Amino acid sequence: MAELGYSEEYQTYLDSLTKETLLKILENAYTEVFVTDADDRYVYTNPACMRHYGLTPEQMKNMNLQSELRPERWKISLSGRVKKSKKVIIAENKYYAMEQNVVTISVPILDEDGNVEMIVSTTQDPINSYDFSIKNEVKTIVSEEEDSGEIIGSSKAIKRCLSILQKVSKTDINVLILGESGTGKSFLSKYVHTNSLRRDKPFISINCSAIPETLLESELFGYVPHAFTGASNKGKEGLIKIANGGTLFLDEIGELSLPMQVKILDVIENKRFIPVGSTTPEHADIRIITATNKDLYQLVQDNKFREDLYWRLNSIKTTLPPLRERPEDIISLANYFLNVFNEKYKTNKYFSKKVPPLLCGYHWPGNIRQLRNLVERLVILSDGKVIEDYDFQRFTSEEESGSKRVVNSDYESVMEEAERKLVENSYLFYKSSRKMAEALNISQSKAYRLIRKYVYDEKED
Ligand SMILES: Nc1ncnc2c1ncn2[C@@H]1O[C@H](COP(=O)(O)OP(=O)(O)OP(=O)(O)O)[C@@H](O)[C@H]1O
Repeated sequence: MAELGYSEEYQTYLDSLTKETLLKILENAYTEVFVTDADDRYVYTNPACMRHYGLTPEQMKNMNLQSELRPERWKISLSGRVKKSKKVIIAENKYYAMEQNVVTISVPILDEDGNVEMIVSTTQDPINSYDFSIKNEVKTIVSEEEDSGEIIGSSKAIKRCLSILQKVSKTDINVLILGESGTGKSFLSKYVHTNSLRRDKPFISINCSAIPETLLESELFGYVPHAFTGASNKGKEGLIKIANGGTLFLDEIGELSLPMQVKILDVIENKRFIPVGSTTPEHADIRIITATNKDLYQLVQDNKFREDLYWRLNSIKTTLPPLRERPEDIISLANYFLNVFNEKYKTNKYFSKKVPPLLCGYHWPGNIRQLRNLVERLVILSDGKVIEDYDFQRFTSEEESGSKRVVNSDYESVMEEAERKLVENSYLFYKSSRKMAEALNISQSKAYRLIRKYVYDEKED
């Protein structure tokens, strides 16, 4: 039990509570309470577990949790993390059979020697299954995509972006984040939010291209009761209202239809919105961050994006460089993801020394997302402890087979280009002709010649 230093009087009161009363409380709690011991064996669950697993507490008690409610069936396996950190972990999670995410809070109970004795996990229902809004109180601390939220990168390019984002985060100015897919636009929009004065309020993210236009309007602005056929008779709160006081991140803003652009402009200029089916405007206190991988100005030229909205969104613009243009960050990101997945899959793999130059030389069309996914696959699928160069080559060529890369068909120039990339990246990584020669299995004099040809000659030009 938590040491709260109760008064004697209150402690006596607690002691007087009967087992029957305590069970009545637990058994009737709407939130799932699920307790396991340090060996992941069943201790207790209340009937709320039926909503989540379709199993009664009795069925759960008779199950082998490790084999039947297996950790890998969860998006994030929490018990190992709690036991290792001995800290409370909050995660947006999903059991494979659930339709939507749930929020689980796992609390370790420590014995007198500081060892984990039990883990008490409470699981809240999918957030949009509630009719009333408790959403502002839920803060996601762990989600699969986020990892620890640590920003990895020391290249000048990423530092420049971070410095801009840091400066604007304390203001309410609109920020537009540009960059290819997977460069970290959503990730950095969260960084702006968590560094802003709005950090204790909700951060709501919506991908404008993923939702049909009619649905997007009711998702963003909400609707009044019976606003349209099939609408709930209670109406629905929109994301703008839910984000009140916080930040709304509109991803793929270039995909917004022209009528929706007018409505978003109204939110920005007049700080108001009108729920679907209503005529009464409501106040919107939100900061808007937008992102796109499209050329927004070109869309303006093509009359597909409103110029007035473009200029409003564009107050501060920053472009995240593609990963291939910041090879300095590739190795630190790869090592970071290697740690993340070693921890997740309880492995202890590492890259052979031939892998880093290959990582740097690859063109990463899917940017950081592709690197993350590739490292995860390498950790799961490579044989043995060491991730070898051929593992990397196999997985990247598997990914590319079928992709439409334009290939220069002139043999000499293709080979020269490949050699140039290999040398540039190896030298950037090893910073010495001796180490580079060793890694590429060539003589040091050959390495030196190649460095002169591709690195120094180019710099001297
Ligand atoms: N600097 C970083 N450090 C660590 N992880 C990062 C960094 N930037 C991005 N990531 C991770 O890379 C992945 C892709 O990032 P994100 O989803 O933000 O890209 P995006 O540019 O928004 O992509 P899209 O345009 O396709 O939506 C995520 O898993 C994110 O956590």
